[in-house]
Amino acid sequence: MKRNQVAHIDEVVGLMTGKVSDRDKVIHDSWRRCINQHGLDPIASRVAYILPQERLTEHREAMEEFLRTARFGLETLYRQVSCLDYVMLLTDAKGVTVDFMGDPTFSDNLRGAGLYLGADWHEPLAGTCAVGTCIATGEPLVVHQSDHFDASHISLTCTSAPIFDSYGDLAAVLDISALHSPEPKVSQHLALQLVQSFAHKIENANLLNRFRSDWILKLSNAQEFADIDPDFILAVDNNGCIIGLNNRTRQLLAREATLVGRASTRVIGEPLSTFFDCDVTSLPQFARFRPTDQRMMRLLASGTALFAQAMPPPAATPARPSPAAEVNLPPPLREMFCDDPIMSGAMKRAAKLVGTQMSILIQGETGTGKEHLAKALHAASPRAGKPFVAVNCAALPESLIESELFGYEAGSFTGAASKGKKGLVLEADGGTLFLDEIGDMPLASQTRLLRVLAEREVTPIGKVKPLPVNVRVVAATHRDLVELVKAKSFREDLYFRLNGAVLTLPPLRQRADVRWLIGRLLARRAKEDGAVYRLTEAALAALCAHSWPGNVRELVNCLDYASAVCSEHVIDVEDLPDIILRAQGAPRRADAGAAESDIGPETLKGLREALREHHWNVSAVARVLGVDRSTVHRRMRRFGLVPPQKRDP
Ligand SMILES: Nc1ncnc2c1ncn2[C@@H]1O[C@H](COP(=O)(O)OP(=O)(O)OP(=O)(O)O)[C@@H](O)[C@H]1O
Repeated sequence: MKRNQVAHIDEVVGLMTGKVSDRDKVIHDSWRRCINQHGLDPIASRVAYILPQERLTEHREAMEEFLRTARFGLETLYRQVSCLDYVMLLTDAKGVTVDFMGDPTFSDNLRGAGLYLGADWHEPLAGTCAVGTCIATGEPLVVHQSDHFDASHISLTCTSAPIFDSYGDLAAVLDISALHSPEPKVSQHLALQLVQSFAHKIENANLLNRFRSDWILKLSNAQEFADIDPDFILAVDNNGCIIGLNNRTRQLLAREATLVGRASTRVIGEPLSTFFDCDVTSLPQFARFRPTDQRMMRLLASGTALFAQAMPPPAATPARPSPAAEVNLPPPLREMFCDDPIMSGAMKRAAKLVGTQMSILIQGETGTGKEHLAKALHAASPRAGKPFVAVNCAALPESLIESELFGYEAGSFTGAASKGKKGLVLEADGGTLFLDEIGDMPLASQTRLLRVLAEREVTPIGKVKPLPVNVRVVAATHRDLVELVKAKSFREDLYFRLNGAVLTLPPLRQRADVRWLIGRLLARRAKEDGAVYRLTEAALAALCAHSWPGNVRELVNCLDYASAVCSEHVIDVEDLPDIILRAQGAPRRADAGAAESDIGPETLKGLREALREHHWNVSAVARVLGVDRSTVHRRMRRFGLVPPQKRDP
């Protein structure tokens, strides 16, 4: 080990014993995190970790659209810095280098130093470094030479800035790095400005690309720059609600919200008029053909004046062919989405996996359609004619999960059924086993599951000889498995086995095909009810502006409710559930809910199911629901449920 590396380790260790050296606070904070939270040892230096090709491909595919949009900015930045021997890296939000430009003559040196495609720079693995610490703090920074935690990186200088997506979540990190640099850290000051400026440009390009069919509002502090280099950009829907924004705007509006003491700093989904002295109807006044001095709007809380340029959505253009139609996806996957780039990327990857034996992990917030996708994968696979067995690991009591999954021999434990049980793994033989909420599976069952996956055999409780089994496991979770692995409640080896093929479903608020999905779900509802429903423009706009925290499931419930309470099969704003109306500040129909305040989607669902099951026999339904016949009649009228024989032909 070189002398400067030994001195560096002394300094890091010294900090932990209270010796504070002359470094930026962000660096000291990160060093402490490395030791206290990530459990890194300053003495043990690690070589840079480069992901294997297949894993890298997955990380790249997940950002396909973003990479395409960013490419021009990345090339321009690299052209500007390559003569100074910098390389350019773009990592995803997990710190994996998904794009890289550097001088190929030095490939070996760069690769050895981790300045390479596929290098994983997240802080828990690589220690203090520009990318990892930028991800940890969300702030741009320079990590210069011995600022690095790991003694093997102290010859590098690295400068990173975060790039946020249009909803304020971290999307990527832009970095320029060099193997050699002058000693003073201040030598990297301009590098920091440059990287921040390009990160901002890429963020804006991504926002404009994503919301090319909506109102775009550009704002600048300076009149002269309003049309050239706006500081703030927002996407606004036809209802005047904010549906996308760049990071500077998010910070600005969060400050405004704080000024007026609003409990939430949430911006997405809020009407423009919450923050500005204008709304969607006044946006045409800010069109570019008007002189800039007449295009001023004010922030309501601070009174700050900003110069605006509003670009309307493009006039109706002929419908673009759906990307789903362009690519050759199996029908069950093609039907998952319409014209959404994130879903398109995920379904293309899914299509590559359907014919393989690989286990698949589906991630996504609750209600995003993980089980729906698992069924689609099964239907698209050669296993389609065989069983699809779904198990909710969170719903099964821990004491039962092993016996339910793996089965048992007769009399193998107290309470076991006399005939024994086959177990769900064997039930799924030849087909697909869907393990929902896999993060909740107890550790002992994880070990058995791992054997099933590795050895393709299962040993029911009480049996000695394992039985061969051929199942494809599709697991789903809305939890962060990496965190569970760290907390030792999820086996790392099982995680790696599942993590080979990950499909991530986006939250509904990030999908560009919400309108399409509304139409599709309403058509499904109509088919079941034997009716034709129509949505008014206002109701459609209210649905499109909602942020859908419960994702597709919430949308399904909302449409079930609306289709039941609407009159004449026309769904208007007032037929939407309260929660959506409250979010929009819309009035509620005076009589709705007056008769029975407890009526909600669950009541409706129960009523609808009971009617179907009892062939619309009101007396039987009243009996099973424990209410009198007049209540059933009143609720049927209220929900517009008409027996099939009384419906219009
Ligand atoms: N692409 C789609 N087309 C039609 N319906 C969908 C689609 N995606 C999801 N759904 C519907 O949305 C509801 C929720 O989907 P699903 O149960 O698959 O979500 P999930 O992510 O597995 O939820 P959880 O995390 O709570 O288990 C279901 O009624 C499902 O039929």
